[in-house]
Formats: sequence, C-alpha cells, structure tokens
Amino acid sequence: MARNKIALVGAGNIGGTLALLAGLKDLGDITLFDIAEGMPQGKALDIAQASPVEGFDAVLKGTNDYADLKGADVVIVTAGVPRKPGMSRDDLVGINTKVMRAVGAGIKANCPDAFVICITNPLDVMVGVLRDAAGLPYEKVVGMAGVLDSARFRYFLAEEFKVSVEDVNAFVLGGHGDTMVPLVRYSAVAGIPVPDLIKMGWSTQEKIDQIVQRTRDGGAEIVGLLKTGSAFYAPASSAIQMAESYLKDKKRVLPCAAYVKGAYGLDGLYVGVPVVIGAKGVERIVEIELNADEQKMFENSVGAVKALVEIVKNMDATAG
Ligand SMILES: NC(=O)C1=CN([C@@H]2O[C@H](COP(=O)(O)OP(=O)(O)OC[C@H]3O[C@@H](n4cnc5c(N)ncnc54)[C@H](O)[C@@H]3O)[C@@H](O)[C@H]2O)C=CC1
Ligand SMILES: O=C([O-])CC(=O)C(=O)O
Repeated sequence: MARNKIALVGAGNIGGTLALLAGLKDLGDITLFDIAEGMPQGKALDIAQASPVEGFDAVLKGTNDYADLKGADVVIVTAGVPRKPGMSRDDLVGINTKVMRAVGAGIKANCPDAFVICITNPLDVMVGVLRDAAGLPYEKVVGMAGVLDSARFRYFLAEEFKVSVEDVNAFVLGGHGDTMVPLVRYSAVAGIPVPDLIKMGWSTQEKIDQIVQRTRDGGAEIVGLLKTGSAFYAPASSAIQMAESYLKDKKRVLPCAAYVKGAYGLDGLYVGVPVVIGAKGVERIVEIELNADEQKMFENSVGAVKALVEIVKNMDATAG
C-alpha cells in the first residue's frame, strides 16, 4: 500500500515540529511548503537525516511550489504570522486573512480531496476564510485549537490532582480566544467528574477556578515567556492527533473548530465543539447539554468569533 502524503503549509516553528512528529509516528511521506526560500528544503533534509536514527521511512520534500501539494491526503496549515507579547490573536486577522486566501487557492488547485487542518490564528475565523477560499466540503476543513486548549487544561488538572495526565479528560469549547469555555462539569479523572473530586477534598473550587483562567491564558503565558513567537510543540502534537484520527479512521472524539449549522443553535459558523473525526473528515458534531452558566459563556465566545467574522467582511467591503 502506498504511503499517505501529509502536506504542511507553513514550515516555521509549528510546521517543522509537525514534520518531525509525522515522521516519528510513521504517518506517511511529508511535504513542507513555505514562501521562504530554502527553509522548507533545509528542514525537510534535516528531518530526513534523522530518519535513519529514529527508524522511519518517509520521503521528505521541502518546496516553494504549490504544485507539490498534489496527492496530499492531509494538509496542515500554519502559514502566516504568530503574535508577540502585547498582541492578541485577533490582531493577526488582517495579515493572516490574506495568507489564508493564498493557501486556500493553492489547496483548491492541487489537492481538493485532502482533509485540511487549519492552525493559523485567529483560528476560528481563519479556518472559515481558508474553507471559503479552498471551496472544499465543510466536513473536510477543520481548525485545531480545542485539542490544545483541552490538553493545557488536562495538564494543569493532572498537576493539581497529582495523577497521570493520561487519566484526565477535559473539554474546552468555544472560540480559541480569551472567551474560550473550559468545561469543569465535563472534566474528569478516570471517570470521576471534577465537581465530585472537589467534594472529595482533592482540590477546592478556588484552585479549579484558577486553573480554568490559566487555561484561558495558556497561549499568552507562553508568548510572554518566549517573547519571539508562540507555542509550537503542543500545537503540533494536537494537530497530529487530529490527522491521525482521519488517516486511521479512529473516530476520536475531539474538540475542534468545526462548521456548526443547526447544532448549538448556530446558523453556520466555525467554532470549537466536540466532533468525531474519521475517514470522512468531521463525521459528527457532538451536541452536549450545557447548563445556564455554560450556555452563557459559550454564547459570549460565539459572539466574539462572530464579531471577528464581521471585521473580515468589513475589510473586504473597504477593499472594494
Ligand atoms: N490554533 C492554535 O491553537 C495555535 C495557532 N497558532 C498560530 O499558528 C501560526 C503559525 O505559528 P508558528 O509556526 O509558530 O509561526 P512561524 O512564524 O514560526 O511560521 C509561520 C510560517 O508561515 C510562513 N508563511 C507566511 N506567509 C506565508 C504564505 N503566504 N504562504 C506560505 N507560508 C507562509 C512563514 O514564512 C513562516 O515560516 C500563527 O498564526 C500562530 O498564531 C500557534 C499556536 C497555536
Ligand atoms: O497564543 C498564541 O498566540 C498561540 C496560540 O493560539 C496558543 O498557543 O494557544
């Protein structure tokens, strides 16, 4: 059987990490695309030279030509600009909208059958712009954020409870911004809900509230430490988990920015909700019940995403 082909559009911090992880996990052949000349070629060669040591067989190619996306089964998009300290993700909307349109056109022309995972920020809005530019079916274009936000939440909870990260389940819904909604009620250790663990004296409501806030600020915490860019190891791991679920038809239930029409009372918007990812792409939107508080927070987050969608529309109107 021929190997799958993974195309990475954007070969920067996340793109390079994605290429290494895809190799280590034997996901297939890897093409690294970037507009910077030489850089994707250099990273591809470097990772190829790690393959004999790590023991994986993959064709690694670096390129500046969209035609090399032909035949890609999965495309992961990180092209664009990351934020620096003092900026919000939303400040990237102008510059990254232009990049998403160029990338979408490249995907449309070369690999319209691929499953596309967008990572570029501001995520929920960028995945919509990318989808529209690529013209792919909605279920084949999805955004990565919820897996990352939930991983941060899980990590902080595991630290607090002094248990393995593997035994902590948690969900973060909504847009990938300051309004994201870490769902305490749906978070659990080996099936024991966090509210029960508080009753059992494992933690306090106050500490859990602090963890919720640290999760919301998770990206900014790393931007503040790195100073020159944003997180890239955990974002790359998160997108690879989504790609693997598609390629292996694992049907993982993962929080992703998916196109929601009907569920959650939404009328067609990309926003973070739990979905099932399998061979058909986003195979199902999982509509969980939200209590009044959770619903209010979710609506607030949806409102923030919609406001940014309007900004993109206004940019277009102004540009004529
Ligand atoms: N969704 C999420 O949870 C997360 C999203 N991000 C976002 O991911 C994006 C990438 O982050 P990094 O890899 O750290 O940035 P980076 O700056 O290291 O890499 C971005 C790459 O995109 C390339 N690029 C720029 N314009 C391009 C174009 N038109 N076509 C192709 N390539 C182009 C640049 O040359 C650069 O190599 C940023 O927008 C960042 O905010 C970062 C972390 C988490
Ligand atoms: O904070 C940022 O700009 C990058 C990002 O989205 C994250 O790490 O969650």
